[in-house]
Amino acid sequence: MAAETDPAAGHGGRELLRSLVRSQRRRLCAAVLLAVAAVACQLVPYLMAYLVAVELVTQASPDGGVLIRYAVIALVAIAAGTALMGGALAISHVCAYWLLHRLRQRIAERLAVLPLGEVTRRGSGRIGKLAMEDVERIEVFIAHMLPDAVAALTVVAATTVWLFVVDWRLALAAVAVVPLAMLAMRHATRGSGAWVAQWHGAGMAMNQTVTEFLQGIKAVKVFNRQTDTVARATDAVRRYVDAETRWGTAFLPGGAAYFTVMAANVVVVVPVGLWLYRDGAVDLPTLLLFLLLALGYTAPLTKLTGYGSQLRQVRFGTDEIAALLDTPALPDTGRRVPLGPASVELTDVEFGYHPDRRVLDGVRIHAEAGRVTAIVGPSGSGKTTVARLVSRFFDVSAGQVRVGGVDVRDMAVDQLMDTVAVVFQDPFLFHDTIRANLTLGRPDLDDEAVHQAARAARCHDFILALPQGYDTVVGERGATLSGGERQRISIARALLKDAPVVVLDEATASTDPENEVWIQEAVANLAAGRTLLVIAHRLTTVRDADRIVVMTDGRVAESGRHDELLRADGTYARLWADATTSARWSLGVSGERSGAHT
Ligand SMILES: Nc1ncnc2c1ncn2[C@@H]1O[C@H](COP(=O)(O)OP(=O)(O)OP(=O)(O)O)[C@@H](O)[C@H]1O
Repeated sequence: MAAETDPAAGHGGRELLRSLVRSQRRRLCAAVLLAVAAVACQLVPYLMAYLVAVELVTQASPDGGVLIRYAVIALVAIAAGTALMGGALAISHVCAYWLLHRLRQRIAERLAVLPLGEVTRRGSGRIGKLAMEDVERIEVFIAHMLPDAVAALTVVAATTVWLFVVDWRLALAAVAVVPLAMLAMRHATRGSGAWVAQWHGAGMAMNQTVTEFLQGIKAVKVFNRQTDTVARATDAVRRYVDAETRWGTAFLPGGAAYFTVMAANVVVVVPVGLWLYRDGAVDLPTLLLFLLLALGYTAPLTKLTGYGSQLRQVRFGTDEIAALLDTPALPDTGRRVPLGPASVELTDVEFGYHPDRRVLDGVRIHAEAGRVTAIVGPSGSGKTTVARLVSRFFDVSAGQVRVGGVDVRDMAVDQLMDTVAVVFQDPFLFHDTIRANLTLGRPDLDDEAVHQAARAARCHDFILALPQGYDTVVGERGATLSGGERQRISIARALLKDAPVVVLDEATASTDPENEVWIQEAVANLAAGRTLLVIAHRLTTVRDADRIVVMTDGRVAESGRHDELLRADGTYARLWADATTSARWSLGVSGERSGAHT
């Protein structure tokens, strides 16, 4: 594999920030040089003011032409300073936006290759904050803080040298407050790392809660949980505000002392200056120059200190981004290998989402090529987990998952994705047209192919009945369609993908009988000529499967055809009895209800 030279690659936030700056060093150097030149221009008016004062004090009749020349030079310098600073900021913004784009692209690329577990563990709210807010902070750092901070440092250094060259006693008076102010700032920022960490953590939690609230808004309304869900979101916001307030309160005494001491240099410079002037040790122009420069001297220093605290916030974000970018991708050999018949085999598979809790224990399943294999079992027995392992959302802790006779870890991830199509319980539809959702990743497909798949998946008719047919935009996450419609679209998508193996995680939510028939027909069409592994949450839908695997507590309890399993009178027979009883019970209940209405 080629060595990483990407600007967004690295280890740790500090290194990430460094590599970002390094990757744009030429442009950033140009921006910094322009900013320094701008600062030099900004100091010219002070020099002109000093020269005007010298002219006024030393000449009995000052030369008007000379004074006008000084004024014009000052004006030109101000204009040049503004233009140069504008140029510096323009260049630094170009760099920052380029890096912003690159960094977001890298985050997206990394998310695409991470094991799914890593993505869900972090949560979409946290990742959203990271990709938007934290990346935005880096933009502020590169586009504004960097040239500004270098310019401020240049002002401080140049002014200090100038003051000492002109008069060391007055210069000492001007800088006397700085060490004291620095002590106050040290006190103010003592332990600030912990405060920033709390503030950052509270920000992450707030984002996660608010994102969850928005994503789960349907459930919130249906279960009438507005009050406590809003309370939870409000609580997260309050905790964020609290963290910010605590941080501010901890900073306040030292910070206030810092700003007071910095502003107090006038109290030192003015008396010392007047005393030296009275003794004839300095002339009036020098005194005026000091009053001008020394009083403005502390502003850039204060700016620099503010940037220090902002930098700490940037670092927290970059630490998180770096941790995400450094998370190992799902191992991918990148090798496409010859596959045998499209069977799916799990051999002695062990797996747990957390190291201390095993969810699958010695699971052996053989789904023969071209056959329908159903996995059934009580809720939480590990059925969906099996589906996730086949499509490598996670890798097994022990044992093997083979597709077409090859361990899924030994073939390219692309090859596995081409070989296996997955129909999820709650299929995700993008906020896009139905056509775009159907041809996901295969824009080459023509209308005829799309319509044929939609017919086979029993969704062509309802799509045509929509206002713009195939060009109808479905709402966010497909919210404008029913669960059954979404699942049939997802089946059409799998048909268009034309993978030899299909893993179908059947929807748990009960759909109306008509919808259920259509889904069954769609699934039957999907199964034709393919290996179908159905994760069944309702037994009635799988009685015709070629093989039924019964799972309990993460193990395979038994397997066989429907009749064989009933004869064996084991777990399946019990589950079947329960399912048929509850079906009769629910018919009875609805019968009573309909009776009550008549
Ligand atoms: N992302 C996850 N992180 C942690 N634990 C999980 C995760 N997904 C599932 N589990 C746990 O793993 C176990 C098996 O879950 P799984 O979803 O595979 O069961 P299932 O048989 O498909 O259940 P159901 O029929 O209710 O969908 C359960 O105890 C569940 O709580």
